[in-house]
Amino acid sequence: MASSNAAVNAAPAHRNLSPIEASKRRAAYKAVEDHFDTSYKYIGIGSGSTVVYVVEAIVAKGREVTSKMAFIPTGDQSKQLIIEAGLPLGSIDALPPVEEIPTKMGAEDALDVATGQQDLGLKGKRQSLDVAFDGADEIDEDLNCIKGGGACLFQEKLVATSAKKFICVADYRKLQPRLLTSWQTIPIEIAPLAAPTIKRILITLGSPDPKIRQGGSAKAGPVVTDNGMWIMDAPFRPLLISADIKDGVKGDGEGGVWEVHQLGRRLKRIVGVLEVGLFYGRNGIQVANAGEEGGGQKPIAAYFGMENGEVEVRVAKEVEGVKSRP
Ligand SMILES: O=C[C@H](O)[C@H](O)[C@H](O)COP(=O)(O)O
Repeated sequence: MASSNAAVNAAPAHRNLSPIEASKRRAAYKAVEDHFDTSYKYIGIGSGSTVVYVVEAIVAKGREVTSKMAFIPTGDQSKQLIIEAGLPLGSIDALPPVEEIPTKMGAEDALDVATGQQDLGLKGKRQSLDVAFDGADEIDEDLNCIKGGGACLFQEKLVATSAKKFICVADYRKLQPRLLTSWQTIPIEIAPLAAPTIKRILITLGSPDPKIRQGGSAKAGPVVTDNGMWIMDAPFRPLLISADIKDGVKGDGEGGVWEVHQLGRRLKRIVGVLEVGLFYGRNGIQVANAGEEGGGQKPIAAYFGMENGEVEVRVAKEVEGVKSRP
């Protein structure tokens, strides 16, 4: 179980926001207060409507602080957000290697027999963001997340898995005991050519009616992601967490009942799936090999703006008591 506590409102007063928007903003300011350090160099900025307030809170720290940093976007929306806020823009594929990590590769260019991966010259160094802030569509009590409601998920997972600390910010509607309680579908970013095959496979896995997301009045035809892909929204029954796996409950899809990790891994194996909008992997203060796991990493902490004006902070049980600031 994640722990929780209420925090005081860290955000300065703001004009005319709806209660939901005001709750997102309070959570964003509190998350930035707790997890943005002036010594940081690389900051990941996620996508969606909540992250707008994260950027606002960061800008409020002042140009003398932010001008020495680089802000790494998770897609076109967050790129625009960073530029319009006057923050220095970085790119996830242009970070200098900064940190030594243990490598399994014995020799340069060696093929690792166990993983089948080849050392492409990183030589044990890893690019690393100090922190990444992002929103979420739903977060369960283990801090597993559904993301991709705004059609950003591949780049979000890439940025999250490159961060020492991944922090989620949301309003109270996103806090649920299990994923797919209130939010109805898992967004999956797919290659358009594979759409019919993927849809058939999803149905066999227990998703009754997966649909290609349409642009609606904003765009005729499917939504095209920042990576030129489509989004398949797949409904499933509410997802079990690890603690539910006992007494004959396997969560392996039998009867359409899935546990988060098992479903995430199964979906990622489908040819044509670029990324799955389930963030479930391990979490912690730097997950050295987070990118090697399909689930990426779940947040070390999630901040929820509550209806009563407070901010509820849920901390991953794996990092409870661990000092999360440098
Ligand atoms: O694709 C979008 C992202 O995963 C968003 O972070 C997520 O949908 C939450 O967005 P919002 O903050 O607008 O609820």
